[in-house]
Amino acid sequence: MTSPSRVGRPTPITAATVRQRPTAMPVHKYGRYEAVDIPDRTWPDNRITKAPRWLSTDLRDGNQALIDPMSPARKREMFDLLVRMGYKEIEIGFPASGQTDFDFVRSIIEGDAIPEDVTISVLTQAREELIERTVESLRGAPRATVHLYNATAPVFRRVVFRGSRDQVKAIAVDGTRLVMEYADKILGDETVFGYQYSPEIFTDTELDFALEVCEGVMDVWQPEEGREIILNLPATVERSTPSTHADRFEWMSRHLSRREHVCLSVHPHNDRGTAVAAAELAIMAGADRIEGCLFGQGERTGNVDLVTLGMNLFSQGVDPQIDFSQIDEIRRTAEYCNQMEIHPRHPYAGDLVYTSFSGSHQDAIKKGFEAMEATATAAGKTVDDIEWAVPYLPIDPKDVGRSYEAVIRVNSQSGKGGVAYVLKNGHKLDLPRRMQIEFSKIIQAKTDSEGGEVTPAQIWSVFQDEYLPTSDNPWGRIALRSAVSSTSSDGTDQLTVEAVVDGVATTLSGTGNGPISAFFDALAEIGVDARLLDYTEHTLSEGASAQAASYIECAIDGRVMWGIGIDPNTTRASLQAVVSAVNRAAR
Ligand SMILES: CC(=O)SCCNC(=O)CCNC(=O)[C@H](O)C(C)(C)COP(=O)(O)OP(=O)(O)OC[C@H]1O[C@@H](n2cnc3c(N)ncnc32)[C@H](O)[C@@H]1OP(=O)(O)O
Ligand SMILES: CC(C)C(=O)C(=O)O
Repeated sequence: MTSPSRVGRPTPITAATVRQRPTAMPVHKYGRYEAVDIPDRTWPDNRITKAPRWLSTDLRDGNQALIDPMSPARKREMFDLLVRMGYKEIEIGFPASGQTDFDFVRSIIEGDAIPEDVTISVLTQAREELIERTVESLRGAPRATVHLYNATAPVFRRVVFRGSRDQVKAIAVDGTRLVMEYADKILGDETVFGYQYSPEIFTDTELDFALEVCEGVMDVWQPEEGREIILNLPATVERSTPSTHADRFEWMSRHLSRREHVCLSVHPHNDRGTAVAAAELAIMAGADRIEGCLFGQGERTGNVDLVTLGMNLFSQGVDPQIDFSQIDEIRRTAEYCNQMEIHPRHPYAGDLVYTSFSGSHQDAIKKGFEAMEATATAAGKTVDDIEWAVPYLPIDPKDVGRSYEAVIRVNSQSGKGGVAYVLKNGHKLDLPRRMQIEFSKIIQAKTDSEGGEVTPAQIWSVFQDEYLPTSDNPWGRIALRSAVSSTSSDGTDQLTVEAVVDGVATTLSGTGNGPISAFFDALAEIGVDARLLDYTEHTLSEGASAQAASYIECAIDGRVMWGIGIDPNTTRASLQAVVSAVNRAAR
């Protein structure tokens, strides 16, 4: 006999039921990333209240990671885009890498393409011949920064430079001196000159050594009032959680001397997929500036994505000081320059990121839009003047140049809210709730049988076919021609209708306490047993020639049916709605 306590009571799932199992993957090959001893860290309490300085390195770190590096035309297109968007610091290449990059720098300078408030920057290794060539490329530039780097992490000291700490520090210090010497010799007073140093692989460099190298570089450059130095601490390879990365920034920011003359810059790569968080937390930890690329282009998994970072600020009410209002144009240009497509789910820019297919999301979005309208109307404002609060949409797609059309797309996962949204958005039809349910079942049957997406045009075509016979598709028992109604002194309505019934011109008349009930009375003449259950109407447009939409729910021969009528005259619209329902019942 079954124990009574188990009847109707399935065994509950517990932690033991879902225990994960060890794998055979070689986890022993990997060590833990070292934590930072900074128990009095302050960054978690900080908030980002203004935009950082931005540097786009699309033309350098982005470009160096492309299968097919940008041609001069593609480089120029990218440069112009970055300028239009509002970037004020743009790393335009590695001029000592070859003639293409060198010539591009020259073309930008000689072509007078650098706006007055934009500073270009160029990268070089700390090797004299490369430094000379790099500075040479900048001759005649109004404002330019030379960016020098050398790796400082233990593996690089041992494997790449095969030198001690002091020797690796000397590469940076001597390189800085050489940059200054060549800048004096080649550029003179003609160029407002800036300097940036990066201890490459900062993420794997001991903090005390990173500090020591940066201090050595500063001793040469001598930052002071009006003479800043940019110290850029790259996550050349992202290795830790964003929180540990932030700890390292707070540590460096606290320990650097001459901090007020240092622009502390963060340059995250996305190896662990957390570059955006790493950049944001580094700003909270004291960084002043972020280097990255549009849409996260760059080495391996990419540099940090400047678009996501900027839009994250925007969506929190902080002006990113970069114009993202035409995100699709930005995207198309980046795709052309990089010859790489942006993923449909890419934050803020992908094709699908403002789209919901699933029913509960669509229902909430539709209600959200309606609530926004209601709130704005109640406050005597427009929806653009009140705080954005639409479920599942972190920002208003309109703010980045998208329309509302793609916000809801219908497939087999969709519900009534989505279908109703499409009709409201495309045709201004605000279907009553029970009619939404009725029509959504018709669409659901189509998606279940055919699969795939049903486009707004297909939804409209199904809707017309179901509820609104057209001259192209004139189905149905009854076609209304004209109707005349009058009201007698006791309030009774008399209605006379000219119609084509089963292909024969027919006059029907009836009485009732309104034109609709008079029409039901008239329909009894041709054997239709109909009763009104619900009725709503609304206008479709403003002005004298406004159309009205009437929705009628009827019980017809024992079945519940909705009908719709659209006409400038509301009485005619409601009679059409009755015809729509009656025809559907007989179809
Ligand atoms: C993390 C980053 O993104 S850093 C930027 C990386 N970007 C690029 O490298 C793109 C452009 N680079 C290039 O086109 C080429 O590397 C060039 C033309 C600049 C130099 O090419 P090459 O002269 O062939 O040298 P290569 O790039 O192989 O560099 C290796 C040598 O430079 C040394 N080196 C590497 N980086 C640095 C540096 N930052 N400072 C000083 N020396 C360096 C290496 O130790 C090695 O020296 P060795 O030959 O004595 O062992
Ligand atoms: C040159 C530096 C800043 C770099 O690109 C990196 O470390 O990723």
